[in-house]
Amino acid sequence: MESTILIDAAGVSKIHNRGKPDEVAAVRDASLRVRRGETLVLKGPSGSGKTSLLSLVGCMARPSAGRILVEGRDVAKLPERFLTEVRRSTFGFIFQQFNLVRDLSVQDNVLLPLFPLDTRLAEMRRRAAAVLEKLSLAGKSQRKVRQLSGGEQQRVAIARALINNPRILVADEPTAHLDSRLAADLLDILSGLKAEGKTILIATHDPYIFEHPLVDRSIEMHDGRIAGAATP
Ligand SMILES: Nc1ncnc2c1ncn2[C@@H]1O[C@H](COP(=O)(O)OP(=O)(O)OP(=O)(O)O)[C@@H](O)[C@H]1O
Repeated sequence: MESTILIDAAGVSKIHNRGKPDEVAAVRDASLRVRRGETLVLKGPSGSGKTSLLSLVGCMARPSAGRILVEGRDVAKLPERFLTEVRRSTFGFIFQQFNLVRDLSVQDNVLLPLFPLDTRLAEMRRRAAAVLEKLSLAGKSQRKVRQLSGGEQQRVAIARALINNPRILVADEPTAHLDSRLAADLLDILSGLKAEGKTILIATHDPYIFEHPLVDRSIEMHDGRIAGAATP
């Protein structure tokens, strides 16, 4: 049977600048399990380690200590090439500033995470067309991102996160730069993706997200540590 635990992190720490005067323990002895299909929120004050923990479980960074299983595979010590492969095939990332390339077209922005995958251009364009259709951007694929409204840019950022058909979506402060209408739109889109079976991890300060019915579980971080139990 397929395991219901997608991510199983145990005793994870991330120390920056170890042994130097500016040493920082961004994450301390954190243990966390994420179930397939759930939406989990990491909350806590600025600097409490939310982004750092998301980066570790999202295979964007490596822990200084501890074990991180992603779909049963220990990623903490994987060589860079394999870590990149797990990241690309498993995760989609939505960043607070969208991180789009403003002078590239919508289609090219959405395709960026596929490079340098060994995928044919025609297949890549077919996939881009499908995600743009899904996010009501089909008519905008050749527009430059800088010509789009904030809401459209947000949807391009989500389309880009979906291009690899990831099983897990990671969103870091996704409503930080959105007005309340766009924040509501974003959560509607995330709710639709959850209904399709995506697992969603969100780091946020935004009480609007904490209280949204999309969220199954919240975990609080303080000073790099997870407060309370973080296992389902
Ligand atoms: N690359 C780095 N080098 C040194 N220190 C870092 C690095 N990345 C993060 N830190 C430090 O680790 C701590 C946790 O930062 P992190 O960004 O994970 O917190 P956060 O809870 O996401 O904060 P925010 O809500 O402000 O985004 C902070 O003290 C931060 O300054």
